[in-house]
Amino acid sequence: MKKQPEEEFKSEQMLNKKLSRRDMLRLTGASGLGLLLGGTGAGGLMAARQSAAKTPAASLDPAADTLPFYGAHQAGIITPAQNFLCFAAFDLTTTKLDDVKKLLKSWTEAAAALTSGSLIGNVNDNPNLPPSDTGEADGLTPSRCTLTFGVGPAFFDGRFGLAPKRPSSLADLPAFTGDSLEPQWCGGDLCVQACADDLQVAFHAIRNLARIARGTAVLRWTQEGFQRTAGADPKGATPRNLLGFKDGTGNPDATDDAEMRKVVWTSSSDGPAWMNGGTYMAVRRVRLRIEVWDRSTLSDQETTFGRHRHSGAPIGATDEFAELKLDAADASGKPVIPPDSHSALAHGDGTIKMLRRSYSYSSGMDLKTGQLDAGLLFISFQKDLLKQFVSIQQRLSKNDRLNEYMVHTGSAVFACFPGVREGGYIGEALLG
Ligand SMILES: C=CC1=C(C)c2cc3[nH]c(cc4nc(cc5[nH]c(cc1n2)c(C)c5CCC(=O)O)C(CCC(=O)O)=C4C)c(C)c3C=C
Ligand SMILES: [Fe+2]
Repeated sequence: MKKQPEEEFKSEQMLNKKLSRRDMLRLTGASGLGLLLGGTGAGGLMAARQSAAKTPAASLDPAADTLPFYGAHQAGIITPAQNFLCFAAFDLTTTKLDDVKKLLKSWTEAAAALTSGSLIGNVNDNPNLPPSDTGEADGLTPSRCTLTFGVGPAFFDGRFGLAPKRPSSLADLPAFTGDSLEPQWCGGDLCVQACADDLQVAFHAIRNLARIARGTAVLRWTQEGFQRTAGADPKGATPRNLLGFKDGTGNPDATDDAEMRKVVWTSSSDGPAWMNGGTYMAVRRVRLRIEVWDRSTLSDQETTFGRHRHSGAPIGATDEFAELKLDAADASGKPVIPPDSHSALAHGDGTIKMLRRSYSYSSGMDLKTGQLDAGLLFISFQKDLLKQFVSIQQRLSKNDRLNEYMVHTGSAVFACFPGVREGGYIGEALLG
């Protein structure tokens, strides 16, 4: 019997629950895509991408390798982070709402295929036509691929008559102290976050979604990201960012439904009904000054984060998950954890939380300086951008010791739709 969306969501949760809290904390990660696109849209039947006979990876447990696309919430938010990310922001080139609806319907059909390991469309064996799927994921497993869709503030400008439906907290972020934003890494009418345990699978998803969008939307900016793979870290410890520190330790527990309702998922009291079960995403492309960091002492590095590098524990403690005791002082009365350390400032009094799901990126080098363009594609999910992301970033941007070692070069926010029911489409509650 077919599973109902809620049941499917529960089975994703069950899959998640097989993991320990520590595994779940791998959600966070520490985070580059130029795409050449062309071709036609997709639709119709889907062909199986994997054949058991041809694919050695078919011996993997298929249930563990496939995450449900349909459900009460979109996947890729509380889902334990996959190894790779391809993030894409799109601009709409149409002014017709009907075209946008058609696009989201086509994307829904394609996303169901992409996340289940099927070829997109039904024109994949006609020698006289361009194939409907670009083919580079043919024979690959779904690789826990998730696709998460959202709309930016610009979606609600005058073009589609949707201004009255804009959630009040969905607005471009205010300027923060030290921002050095470059327009090529900012904004977007729509976003797609593709995550998978295989970069080719994630790339294939974005490439095909962009191809389907042709004539309706174009890519605005993209960024690939990575974490360590399960092969390199079989124990599944908290991933380290490019500064060498465990990143994700202080995340709320994504397996705790009540906590996720408090921190991540929007409900009827939080804004427009079309967002019930959705969440807001903040994305910041943060370039790390790794050459400067690499010249700083271990002690400076640890006081910058307020944590020990090796264990990830708060300074003065040995357990990674020990409580951050911000009032602890040494014999001379000096705080053990510097109040201007990143962890202390981000934690504050512990009442404002967000779910971070970031990825490291490495995008070649700056030809003028010879320095690496590498850093973090910071991604967080929260039910209220102003109360959560903005209030913490305002604190950080003014005083964070980490500011010496980083520069924010990109910024975007998106309203991530609630989950899609089988037979429905992405954004249906908004577009009807
Ligand atoms: C506005 C939100 C945040 C931005 C931007 C941000 C950038 C950023 N963070 C790291 C590395 C670490 N962050 C850590 C903790 C942490 N960071 C934020 C928020 C932002 N970080 C929060 C809410 C927290 C948790 C605080 C808490 O309650 O404990 C840590 C410590 C380990 C951990 O808890 O994950 C690291 C390391 C980088 C490198 C970075 C920008 C490049
Ligand atoms: Fe942080």
